[in-house]
Amino acid sequence: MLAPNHRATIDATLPVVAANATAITGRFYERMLGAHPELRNLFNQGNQASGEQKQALAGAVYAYAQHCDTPAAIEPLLNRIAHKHASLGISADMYTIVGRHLMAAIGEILGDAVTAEIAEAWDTVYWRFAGELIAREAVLYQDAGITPASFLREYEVVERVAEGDVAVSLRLAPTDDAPPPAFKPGQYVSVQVELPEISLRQLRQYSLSDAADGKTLRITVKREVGDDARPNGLVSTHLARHAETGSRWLVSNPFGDLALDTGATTPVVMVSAGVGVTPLHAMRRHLARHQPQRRGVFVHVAAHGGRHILKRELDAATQIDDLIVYDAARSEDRLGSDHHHAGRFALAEHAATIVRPDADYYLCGPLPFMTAQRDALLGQGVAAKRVHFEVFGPDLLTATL
Ligand SMILES: NC(=O)C1=CN([C@@H]2O[C@H](COP(=O)(O)OP(=O)(O)OC[C@H]3O[C@@H](n4cnc5c(N)ncnc54)[C@H](OP(=O)(O)O)[C@@H]3O)[C@@H](O)[C@H]2O)C=CC1
Repeated sequence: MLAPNHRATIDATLPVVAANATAITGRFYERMLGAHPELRNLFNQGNQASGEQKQALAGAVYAYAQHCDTPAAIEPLLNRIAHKHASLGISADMYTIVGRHLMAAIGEILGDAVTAEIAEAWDTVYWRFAGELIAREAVLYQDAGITPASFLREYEVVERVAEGDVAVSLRLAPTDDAPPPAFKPGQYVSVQVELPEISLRQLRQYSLSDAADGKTLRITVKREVGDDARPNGLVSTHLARHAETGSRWLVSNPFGDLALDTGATTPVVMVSAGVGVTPLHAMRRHLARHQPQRRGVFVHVAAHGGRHILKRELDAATQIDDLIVYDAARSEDRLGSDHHHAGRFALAEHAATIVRPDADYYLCGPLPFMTAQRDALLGQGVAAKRVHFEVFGPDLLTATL
């Protein structure tokens, strides 16, 4: 619990900090990356350009300040960030750098309004936030048998398969003789690429798109095409161009807290759109291989067959019912075999197929898609604790709390 005087100061200043949050975190990034240019490698340059990174940090610190005395509310946010940090090799000493520049940025933006008492209360909140993450990240590193200094391992692309017009699947084998780490279906790895065009190294998370086979890990990468708000995906474009069979890449241990409960026997309902299919496909493959009697539903929405990622692996030898939806089907897409429904997907129209007693629901896709499906499931009487989803990319406050 925060001390009563700190709680009172935080509650009194939350509105002004919220009103200035993106200015504060914008200044924070300028200061910190100016003083430590090497840290630019750690931040997604696309998210920096679009401003989402600022929003993410502001959202996380604000949410923590508001809810830190209610562990059940804040736990999912802390776990999600800790897993992502472990996949990036974040070390405890980085929190000192972040804390120093964040407090200085608050002082610069809010000026004389920041009394010694206010500075002390926010410093306390920051260090509690940092301490919670440092502790969780230490456990994740220890469980994985790695340290932040050794979080990447070299893998070779042993198979490359095009997924329709938009994505490529890369099967990766460690170049040392040891097997790859175990993982849970739904987890992701970070892949590091060198980008000489911006003189940076970048790490990006990709969900593992196949169940564990003890020899390889597989990722599926969609080429992210930019628009006015954000540039082309630097890393996905780079991988699409250069990740040929035989090429070698540095890859993190698998992390991520959105994972199938492989010990349960209850039905599993997987609902994805676009490249959001990847973690749910790994779940489906796990069920087919290791729990073939477990029942479930696999719903996937794609624009049409050319955009249907991992389509070739929809085998029928499971207790999983498929519902494939193309919302802009082409003339060559066959209704009944390639897809089962044409037109915009609305979960309520398929409730009889999708909603099952005792099921756990896993959602993955664009944020508006997940929000719509979550609302629809709650509208069908499904309990919120049964609906699992994560926001990939900067954690947006509205999506996590
Ligand atoms: N582990 C994880 O958490 C992962 C998350 N992702 C996330 O998944 C997302 C996938 O994006 P992308 O492949 O570009 O998806 P798209 O934007 O291409 O969407 C896929 C399909 O879903 C449809 N759709 C989108 N929103 C809705 C909605 N509200 N209701 C019904 N249909 C909808 C789209 O139709 P229309 O275009 O008409 O809207 C489109 O046909 C990304 O945001 C990515 O970050 C991806 C991989 C892993």
